[in-house]
Amino acid sequence: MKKVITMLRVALIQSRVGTNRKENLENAEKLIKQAKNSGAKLVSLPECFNSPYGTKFFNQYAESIINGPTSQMLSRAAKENEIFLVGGTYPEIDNNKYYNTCTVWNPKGELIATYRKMHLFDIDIPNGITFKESDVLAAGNNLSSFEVNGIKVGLGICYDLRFEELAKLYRLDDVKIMVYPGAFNMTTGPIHFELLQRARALDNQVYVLGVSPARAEQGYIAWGHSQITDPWGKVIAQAKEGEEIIYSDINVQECENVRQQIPIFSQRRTDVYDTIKK
Ligand SMILES: NC(=O)CC(=O)C(=O)O
Repeated sequence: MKKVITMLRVALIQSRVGTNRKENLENAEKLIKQAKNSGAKLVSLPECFNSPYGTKFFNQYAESIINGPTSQMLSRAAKENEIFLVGGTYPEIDNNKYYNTCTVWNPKGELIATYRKMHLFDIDIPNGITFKESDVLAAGNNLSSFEVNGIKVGLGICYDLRFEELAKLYRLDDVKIMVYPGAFNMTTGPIHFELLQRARALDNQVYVLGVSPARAEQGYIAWGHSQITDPWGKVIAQAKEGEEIIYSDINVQECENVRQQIPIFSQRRTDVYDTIKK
């Protein structure tokens, strides 16, 4: 029988991101080491941690996953620090298409999962924010998960957090931890970032890790406030807006406890939902 260790120290790195890729990578590598020295076994970087976030930057900074400079750094950092590393996201080029992609590396430095943002961030809020990732990016069409000590971890990216269907598919696949690298902004961040993470955690009875870049002074201004939420929907760690690492010792047994005590998944009325719709 597979042995599941239920306790896991996680670290979310809210790194500062500028226009210089080399500096972004060096900074991320330094922070990963810091997270490891604080005992973290599962470490995540934020969305677009190696480049500014914006449609005019995606093709300029895009890299292949195979042997690109960002992949090389992530593989080395995972191996040297003997951690599971969720490499935030970076713009990927593959077959002349661009994606917003998350890669995951095991303690041997091997690539064990990739996930391409499924729901592209296309919104238009007058006097707030207009953004259209689909001008440049193609969407991914697959779920992606991996295991840390027998614990299943699922991946989503930023805008994906808004889509309950995606998180539910992971829950139905027995995921216990969802990781969302995500750069929410100064319009939607304050009102939605915490709430959406708590909602996904509560309705799927999973831990939710939301990892933002630190707030920049110009360009796309990320909200920050990276967060760890438990399967009761309670926020157990939250960053402010600057560069910071947040930690938590999570116990995935808590997912089982909530699932047993409030068994909403076995109580779903899937027998009537479809007929009511018709
Ligand atoms: N940047 C995103 O993908 C999502 C976001 O900022 C939002 O949903 O709001």
